Amino acid sequence: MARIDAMEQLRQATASMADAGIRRMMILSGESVWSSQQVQTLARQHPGDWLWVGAAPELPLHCATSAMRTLLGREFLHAVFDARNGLDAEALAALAGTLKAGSWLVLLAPVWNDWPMQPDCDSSRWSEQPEAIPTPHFIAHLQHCIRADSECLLWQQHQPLRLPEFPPRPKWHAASGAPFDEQAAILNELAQMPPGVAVVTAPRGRGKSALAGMLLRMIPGKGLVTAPGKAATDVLAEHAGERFNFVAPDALLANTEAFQADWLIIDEAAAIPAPQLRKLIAHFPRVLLTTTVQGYEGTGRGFVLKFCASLDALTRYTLSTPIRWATNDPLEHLIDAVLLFDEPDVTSAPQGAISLQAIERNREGEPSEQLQDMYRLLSGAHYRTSPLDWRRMLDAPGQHFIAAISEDETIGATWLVEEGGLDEQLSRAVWAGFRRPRGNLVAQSLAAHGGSPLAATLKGLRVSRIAVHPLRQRQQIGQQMIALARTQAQQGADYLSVSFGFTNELWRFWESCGFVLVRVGSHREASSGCYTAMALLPLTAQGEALTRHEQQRLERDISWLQPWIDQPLPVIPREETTLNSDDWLELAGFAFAHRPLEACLGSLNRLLLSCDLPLNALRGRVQQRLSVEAICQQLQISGRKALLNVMRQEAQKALEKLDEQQCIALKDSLLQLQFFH
Ligand SMILES: CC(=O)SCCNC(=O)CCNC(=O)[C@H](O)C(C)(C)COP(=O)(O)OP(=O)(O)OC[C@H]1O[C@@H](n2cnc3c(N)ncnc32)[C@H](O)[C@@H]1OP(=O)(O)O
Ligand SMILES: Nc1ncnc2c1ncn2[C@@H]1O[C@H](COP(=O)(O)OP(=O)(O)OP(=O)(O)O)[C@@H](O)[C@H]1O
Repeated sequence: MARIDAMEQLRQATASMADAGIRRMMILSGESVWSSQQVQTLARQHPGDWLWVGAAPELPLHCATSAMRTLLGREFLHAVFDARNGLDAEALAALAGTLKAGSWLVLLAPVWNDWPMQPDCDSSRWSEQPEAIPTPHFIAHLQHCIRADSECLLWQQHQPLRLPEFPPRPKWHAASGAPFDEQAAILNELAQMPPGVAVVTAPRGRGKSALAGMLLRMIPGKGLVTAPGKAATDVLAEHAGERFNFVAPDALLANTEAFQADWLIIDEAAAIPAPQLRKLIAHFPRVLLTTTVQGYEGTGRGFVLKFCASLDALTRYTLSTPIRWATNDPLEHLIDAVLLFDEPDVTSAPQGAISLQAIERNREGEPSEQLQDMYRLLSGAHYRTSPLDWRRMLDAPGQHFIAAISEDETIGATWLVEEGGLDEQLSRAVWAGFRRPRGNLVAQSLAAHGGSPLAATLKGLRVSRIAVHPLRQRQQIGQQMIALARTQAQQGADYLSVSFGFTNELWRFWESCGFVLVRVGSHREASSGCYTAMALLPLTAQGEALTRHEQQRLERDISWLQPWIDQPLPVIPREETTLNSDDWLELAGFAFAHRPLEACLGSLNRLLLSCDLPLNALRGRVQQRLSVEAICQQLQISGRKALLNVMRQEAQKALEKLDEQQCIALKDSLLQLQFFH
């Protein structure tokens, strides 16, 4: 009888959620068989789409967590998120944004008390551990948010379903189709906009896509729409009516000349790589970009920080009133609390003296306020920070933090990660390109792209992220945090390291902290449009030797690297055209193992100068920098992989010709690494 009453109450609560235009989370915590049964009952009793998100779907409409991004821009009534074996926080946030007013987001969780110590499959994406690990800090934080939230529903197995007294809410009036005030004001300005670029950013469900559709309907000339996926443009199409004209980004980029229009609309623009966006923008007189600002990767924060900041004439607009649901929506509120989407106000900052603190994670229980503030600061400043980082900060092993505090407010944050310490054989195998275990970003890269086979055996502390409040920058706060990190690292690490998107300003900062530039990648990274750079600050004699070795290698190679990198680099070249023992080792690594071409450009150039064999593939690619396609066509090679093999064979021939004995000895020692597991 009690159960029937509860189910009836649930039906009534669902009806009043639809009336009030809100969504809520229901947590089903218990054994899998039990929660699966409840899902079937709920789906039967409450009509809706009932999208299942997770592996092993138990409902007809389903989506893998990894594919959740493809549903941005779609809308559903009710959904189930299966977190019984792991919780992908980005997918959970993405799902919450697609749910219509009146929806339940049913979160399936393990038994409540077991949850914190249960291994979480999602951890394999970010913990850099060979096996899934328990994530007690994040789960404690999530459980705390759930317990503290009187608007969500926690139903545990072996306990009756009890609905709290939800406070009454005003009736919600769904949008009528006419633009909201905020939308109307922006449309008004766009109608009169001179040639240029406008960007509309907002959290989920604020009417960005609808606004773009309305613009198309309103403009006198021709408008085109592009977006990462057509499936995500339903809302835009609905509001544009007959004026909707979609072209996929690839088609547009393949032949921009073929498409003429007065306006180009790029929906969910942040999911398109910056160089491609730049190309699209350059071709059309007026462009409207829309993007979501909420901290999952590929969404707008980085876009605003990096891409928009790089455009000269850009008008920015934001939308704040939710339209897909009512204001003060309980589900949005809970997700914001769990994933710290509520960003700090950066328009003011305490100006008093600062103190620095090393922050350690609580042994148990939920994370300190301080750690939460640090994450907010970092995610506001870094285009790549996502809920994955929040989870990593909380539960991955080997993380360290330094906060700069002024008048009880966190105004600076540094996040450091332990790296390296690989055993000798493994480090050599990484150097040769045979192995690439997870994690150890800089430590492994030093081996894989640098000139020291034992580089990954050293221990490093990598500055994973650093940020200072925008109103307190250039006051030596960043430098002081690094100085403290340096002092603290001295006990266990050979060097501090950093990997960053190279800009002159950032390099000046790292240089001022004492770092030495040791590597610059040869491709611009799609998401930031920058070259990846790595720098080291040695702490021990071994660290010093490694740093000098890599610095000298860069100086020796720079005149051959620079032509691949269209950004002047602050490295003084040393002209050396003869092969030395480091070159021989590296060339053998290319010829007989799997070292990538990009990591051997200097030594390959010196090899080509020292050898009079034709070596057409190598000369075409390395000396003349012809494209892979051009060489393949010229030499009738079937593709990228086959070309690499031909180049490796040419390098073998050249080494044999120069010194057969040395070549055989190096080949033997390299091939042994192949069998190391
Ligand atoms: C791994 C990573 O996190 S890489 C990304 C780094 N973080 C970011 O880009 C986030 C946004 N930026 C910031 O938060 C800050 O600007 C930081 C962390 C980069 C630097 O912190 P700050 O406290 O501002 O730097 P600090 O005052 O210690 O600078 C020391 C020196 O570095 C150099 N420097 C720092 N910023 C700049 C800049 N924007 N342009 C030129 N030089 C600079 C200067 O030489 C400066 O000394 P000076 O001011 O006496 O000339
Ligand atoms: N003025 C309006 N009148 C009627 N419906 C509207 C209006 N503006 C937006 N909507 C509807 O509100 C919902 C949310 O709008 P929209 O999809 O444009 O938001 P969004 O900010 O692009 O969301 P997301 O970030 O989730 O893609 C959609 O169903 C859309 O059709």
